[in-house]
Amino acid sequence: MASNTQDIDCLPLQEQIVHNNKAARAIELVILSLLVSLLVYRVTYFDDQDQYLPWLLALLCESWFTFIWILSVCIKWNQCSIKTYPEHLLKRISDSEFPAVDIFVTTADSVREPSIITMNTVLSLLAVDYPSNNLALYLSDDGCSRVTFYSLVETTKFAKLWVPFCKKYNVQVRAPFRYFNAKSMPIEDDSLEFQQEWKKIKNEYGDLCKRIDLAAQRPFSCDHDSDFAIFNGVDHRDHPTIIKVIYENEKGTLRDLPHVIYISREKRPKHEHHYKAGAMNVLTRVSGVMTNAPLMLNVDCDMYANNPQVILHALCMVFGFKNEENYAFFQFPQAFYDGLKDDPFGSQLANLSFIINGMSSSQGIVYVGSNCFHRRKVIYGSSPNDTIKSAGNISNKDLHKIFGKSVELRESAAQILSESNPKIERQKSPSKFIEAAVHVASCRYEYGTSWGKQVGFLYGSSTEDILTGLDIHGRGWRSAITLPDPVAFLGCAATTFPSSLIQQKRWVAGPLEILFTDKNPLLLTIKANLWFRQALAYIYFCLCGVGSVPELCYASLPVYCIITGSHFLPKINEHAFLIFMGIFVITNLYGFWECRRVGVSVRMWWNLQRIGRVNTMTAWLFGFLSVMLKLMGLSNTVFEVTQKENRSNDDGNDKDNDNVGMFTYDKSLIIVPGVVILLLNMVALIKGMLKMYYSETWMGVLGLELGEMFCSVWVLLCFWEILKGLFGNGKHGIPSSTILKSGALALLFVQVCRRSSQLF
Ligand SMILES: O=c1ccn([C@@H]2O[C@H](COP(=O)(O)OP(=O)(O)O[C@H]3O[C@H](CO)[C@@H](O)[C@H](O)[C@H]3O)[C@@H](O)[C@H]2O)c(=O)[nH]1
Ligand SMILES: [Mn+2]
Repeated sequence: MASNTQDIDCLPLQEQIVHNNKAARAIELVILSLLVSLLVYRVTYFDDQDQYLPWLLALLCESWFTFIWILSVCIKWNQCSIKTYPEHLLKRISDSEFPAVDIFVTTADSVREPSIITMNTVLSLLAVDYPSNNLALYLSDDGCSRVTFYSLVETTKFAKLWVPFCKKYNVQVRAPFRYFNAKSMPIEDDSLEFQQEWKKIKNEYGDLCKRIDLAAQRPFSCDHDSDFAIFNGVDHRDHPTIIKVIYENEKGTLRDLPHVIYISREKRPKHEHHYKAGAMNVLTRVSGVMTNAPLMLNVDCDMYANNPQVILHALCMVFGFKNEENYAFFQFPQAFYDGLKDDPFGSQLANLSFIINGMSSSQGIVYVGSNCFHRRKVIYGSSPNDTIKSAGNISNKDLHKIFGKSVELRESAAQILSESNPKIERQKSPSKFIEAAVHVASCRYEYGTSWGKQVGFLYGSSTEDILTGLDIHGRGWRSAITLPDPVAFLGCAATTFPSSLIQQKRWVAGPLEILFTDKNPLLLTIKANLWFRQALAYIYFCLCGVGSVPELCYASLPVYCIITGSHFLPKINEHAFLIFMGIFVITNLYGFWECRRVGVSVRMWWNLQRIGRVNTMTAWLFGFLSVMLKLMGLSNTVFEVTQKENRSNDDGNDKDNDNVGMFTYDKSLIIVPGVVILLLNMVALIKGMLKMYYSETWMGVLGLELGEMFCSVWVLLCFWEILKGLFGNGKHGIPSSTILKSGALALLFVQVCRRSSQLF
């Protein structure tokens, strides 16, 4: 018997798998040596040039590319991943030992984020395989929308049928819109009883959808019903806090539903609300006074739990590491359902897995804002070896300064900070704490406290997630990511080109802003406990936006050269040309091989390749510029919420469906630099071809800008979809005003080229 329990204790909760990376390293080093030889060549032949300007610019750009390449080689050098074993966890701990988890869902706009999507996320989370008396679900609604509130009330009613059904038949997909969307009948069971229940639930779900749809279409008046009356005439930018406990698991029973709580924090036009970070901090505080779970899971409104055992997988990481107390947060990857075929906009992030596995072998993955479990005490500012705080002798005065006035919050925070073991007596009835919750959700609460600065989710970047994770790593914590099968969470990727551009812009602007704060990764390595290799990874992300400038410059060099008859590449009969061809061919083949290793199709690789160039020269450039403007004090970066589309609801007859994934355009100027580059390279190619046509000898042709022309062809291939947009109709065409503006800029560039070639 004794040996038996010992066996059980030995069952691993997680396993770290080290991947063999020798071949990839070798190729990366080959590419690196080619890049270095290129730089040497540039410097050596500098004086031989007729025109210095293109040569100098090329040298600068290539130095940048080499630097970025070195960063990526360092990050990817070691590769490892983590496998988790929830079946072992279930053998090792009993129901009473499961820690409590507070689940946060954020939504901000019931139009851009249709309620039914959010509600499916809620349903999937309410139905996870976990003792429900240990769970509380908080929905933060930054849109202060009665539709969202109404939907949550109705959804909770439906959940009373849905959750028991899922658990009884061990349903695999617990977001009903996906479950009932499956073409065939479900496989869970073939008994008559199941069939009947399935039909009944499906009908109930259909009704729920209809009610939510109706509510969204016709803003209903709600004078008589007191619960809804609060929403009458509210302006979502100017309203008091609304907190409602929609369902309370009073008896604390395992089989019941978790607590369900609706929060719309106070907003006033004069008070900054800090977008998602602000919402997360209110969620942290409200849940702190109401349930105070030691673990918090946060999920975007469109990321439903696709694996019912997701919390168990997370706990395998929470308890599974040798030095478990050094791990701060546990991330699951962002994966997407119904992603567009071959990912034309590159929004599914398929090609990041080598970076992720590289970071896993260092301090750990970055926090990506959703699908992540945090230890509450880490969010409360503690460090791995915090002896003062864990000894429980943090003074009340300090607590006041850090956490603010609320007595309830200070008490609960002290409890979290003093307890190293995440098993804390939790509150059975959140509704008793409404008053305290409303207090901590008010917009003035954070004044004079450390919220957003030292504790909570940090302010100062539109990617609050990267900043917060960086700060946590800076304190010396580690983090972990695992990829269970089936995937833990699935969300919607941006499905239109304009919305993907907006998202890309935020994703590069946010990290770039961080470089200019006291959370700069290099500072954190020197002054705090960020590991050096980890800092390199953060810098790699922070610099993405900056990279748009050399890339844009490099893409306009061939144009400059062809127009002015100069060179930035060796002629094709010179030996040095081989260095360029080598770099071009090997990096492309290597990128292709990387994609194949993670199962990306050939078509998708090609799409990623192209959209990478387009995004860099459009959205990333705008991200870069917006940060520059912010630094100069001329503007402020804002969080623009991405449009979520409810595509699974489409019946397939929709004519627009055939066009899904085709490029569409709006009047936004974000695409202009891309169009300019495209027009310029077209002009350059025509000019180059004319020159070729008129040259008399073969030697004459060889002396032309053939390498440069090759580059222009490549740019054209990368911008092929935009090229189609120049001639497209309706929303598939680039608006003529945008084309005119781009044309004017292109003309200006040509003129400048002509002038400057006489000067340099
Ligand atoms: O003022 C705001 C703005 C946004 N959100 C919520 O934040 C989430 C993410 O917004 P979304 O528009 O979907 O942005 P994405 O670019 O898809 O989000 C990714 O990038 C963000 C940082 O840029 C992270 O915060 C997200 O977790 C991550 O999924 C959504 O649930 C929103 O409802 C708020 O609660 N309040
Ligand atoms: Mn999103």
